[in-house]
Amino acid sequence: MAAAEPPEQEPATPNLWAELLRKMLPEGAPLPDDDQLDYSISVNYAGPPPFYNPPPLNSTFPKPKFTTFPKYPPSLSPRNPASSKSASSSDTTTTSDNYIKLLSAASSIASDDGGAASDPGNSPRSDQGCVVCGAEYCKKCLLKAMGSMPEGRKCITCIGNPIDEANRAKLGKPSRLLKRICSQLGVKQIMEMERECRANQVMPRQIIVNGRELREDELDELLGCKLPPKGLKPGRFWYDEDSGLWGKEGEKPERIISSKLDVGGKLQTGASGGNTRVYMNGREITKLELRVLKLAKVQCPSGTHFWLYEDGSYEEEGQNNIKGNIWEKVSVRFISSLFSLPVPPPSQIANPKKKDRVSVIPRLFSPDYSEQNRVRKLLLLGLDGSGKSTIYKQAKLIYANKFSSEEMQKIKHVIQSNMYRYLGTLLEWREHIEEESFDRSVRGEMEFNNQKISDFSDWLLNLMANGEIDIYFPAAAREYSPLVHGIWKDPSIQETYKRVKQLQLIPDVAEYFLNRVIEISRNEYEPLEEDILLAEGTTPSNGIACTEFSFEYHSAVSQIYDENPKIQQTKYQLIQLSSKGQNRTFKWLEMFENTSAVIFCISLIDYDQHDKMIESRDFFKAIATHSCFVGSPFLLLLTKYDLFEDKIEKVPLTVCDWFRDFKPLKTRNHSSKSPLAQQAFYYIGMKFKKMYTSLTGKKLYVNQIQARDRKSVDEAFRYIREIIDWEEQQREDEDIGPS
Ligand SMILES: Nc1nc2c(ncn2[C@@H]2O[C@H](COP(=O)(O)OP(=O)(O)OP(=O)(O)O)[C@@H](O)[C@H]2O)c(=O)[nH]1
Ligand SMILES: [Mg+2]
Repeated sequence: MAAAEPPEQEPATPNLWAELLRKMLPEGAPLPDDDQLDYSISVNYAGPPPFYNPPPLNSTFPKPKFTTFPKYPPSLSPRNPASSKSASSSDTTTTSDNYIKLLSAASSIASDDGGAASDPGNSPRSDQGCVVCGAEYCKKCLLKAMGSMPEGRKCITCIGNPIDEANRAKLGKPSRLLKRICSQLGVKQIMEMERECRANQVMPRQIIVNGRELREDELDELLGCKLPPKGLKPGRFWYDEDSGLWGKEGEKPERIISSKLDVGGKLQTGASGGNTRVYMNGREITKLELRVLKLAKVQCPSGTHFWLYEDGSYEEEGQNNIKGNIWEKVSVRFISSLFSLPVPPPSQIANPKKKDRVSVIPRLFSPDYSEQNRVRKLLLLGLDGSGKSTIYKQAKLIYANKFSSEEMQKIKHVIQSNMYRYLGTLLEWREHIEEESFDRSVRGEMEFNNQKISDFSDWLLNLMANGEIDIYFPAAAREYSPLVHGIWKDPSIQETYKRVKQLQLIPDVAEYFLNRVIEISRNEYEPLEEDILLAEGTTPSNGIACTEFSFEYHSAVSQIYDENPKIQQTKYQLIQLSSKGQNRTFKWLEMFENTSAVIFCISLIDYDQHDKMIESRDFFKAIATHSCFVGSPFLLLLTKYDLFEDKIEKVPLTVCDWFRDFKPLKTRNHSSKSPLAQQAFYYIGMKFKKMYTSLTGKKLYVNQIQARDRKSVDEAFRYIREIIDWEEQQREDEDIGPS
């Protein structure tokens, strides 16, 4: 029955795309075969102006002329100062334009391969088949075979029969073919019937709750209650009727459903596979739950048995005395949501306290109760100094609600204290150089010529030696700021700064802040965005920072796959883990199982510090192979590309032992772009990709970034989003089955 129409002929332009592709790849990179297309390493796009103009947002997206998508998502071209300089002023190509260019380049590749690829509407794909027997139809015979589809996509002869369980994930998700033959309203109705008709629901015996198969009336009760387990699939579950907690057998709680339902057997102690010796309503809770309870300061030493009720109140067994309410605390709700533990809807929480503020969490957070699963978690990791905080702050400045006044107050304090710390470091080094130097002229350079400054310096050094600097500063800053300014401008300190900066004993931002010491010391000082970005030490001391945002969306992938891109409302949680004390990082990791993406930062300029590069590599390896991230896409962000471009011209990459076989190609032309840095970036990226694939069998995505540059960070996040969409789409396609 299934028949494909002959594909539409595409004018053959085989060399054009090859040429285009070559321009996008770094010098010397081999041109991939059609079936090997791999855009998972992001390179700078320096090709011709777009040959494809994306339509305005609200017009319909033209149908792509290919069925086979390239296997991997195209990279966005990260910003590179050289390339943006070389772009003419009329060239307003944005990242997403580039992205669409790449897509459409990919599409021409796909349609060039001997006509194998054809119009998506014409070729039979299993997502256009019957959900019962799998028979596939083309656009001409679909309506004949399926009629008005009262139970969704089923052959007329299959109507009334239960669906093939392998197709459950695609129920209610329209195929592209259906959208082409039916009106929007028609598609909506068919999908509603497919999702909701009786014949397509799971059968009672397929649902096992607390060790017992459900009966028909129990399944009705379960699905008909106020808070049912949405999207219920066949399987084994546990259910705690007192608290409403629900989960897969042997796993942590997954959601909270209505309590007091009379379904399934009795809750077993080992239902969720916990081994904590702490019991909640008779179930031994999991490690993750215990950790959340501890973070929430609920006392539960080993051996505790307690009861938790649906409204969140709890008491110890046999004591008849409510000890508190776990859901009432914003911090518990926040932490639970962060670790993918369920949170009840607000209506269920007994008198939530309005004034409950979170101290460890930077921003008051109210999880989206109805759509908990829509939150994508991005985990940001890397060694100290790899650029994590800067990327985190950028994301917060670009997408989130900036910083609250409370946070600003803290940042202001941090900036002012930092300034005095920098000054202290300089004073110590000045003294040191003066004392250690045999060279009389150097000693002369290092002397203070102003007695007042010299006295003040002695006093400051004394305070520092006694650890008392925080007692006086920044409170005393206003009074002393002219003196500090004088010290900073003193030739001896300027000379010291030059020397210690070279040795990387003081960060380059010291200068940025010290130059403005009078302004920054003021009471009225309000940190500028730039100040926040450059300030060190703004991450909370508990090692974890989290911000939530969503960003306006124009994704090529979702546009092609779904004309109403639902992903637009997706929320993102960016979670930064400090690497200070890697042991602690690993302890945290367990709580972020299967995040939507892992973002690992490595500073490109560390290549001349062999040990540091190796330390980064080993940390990367440990994270990459961590059991928690088996299912998560992994992105390597190579940071500080701007500094790398300068450095690579002075220090060869081969000084790092691991990179000693790097052989840059001589470039043909001396254009303004920096081919050496690009080649080196590409080489390093490939090195990590090979290692990652050999360790995990998965693909590593690589991108370069300049964290201090807003646009570069924005592009990196857009790339991450495309990766997640892409991988999700691939998983969905795999669920649906091979085409
Ligand atoms: N020029 C340049 N500087 C960068 C870039 N990324 C980070 N930096 C600077 O490098 C320093 C370290 O960056 P952070 O963001 O604090 O690094 P981190 O990974 O958070 O490190 P810790 O705070 O020590 O854990 C800061 O001074 C940043 O401003 C970049 O892409 N280009
Ligand atoms: Mg930091």
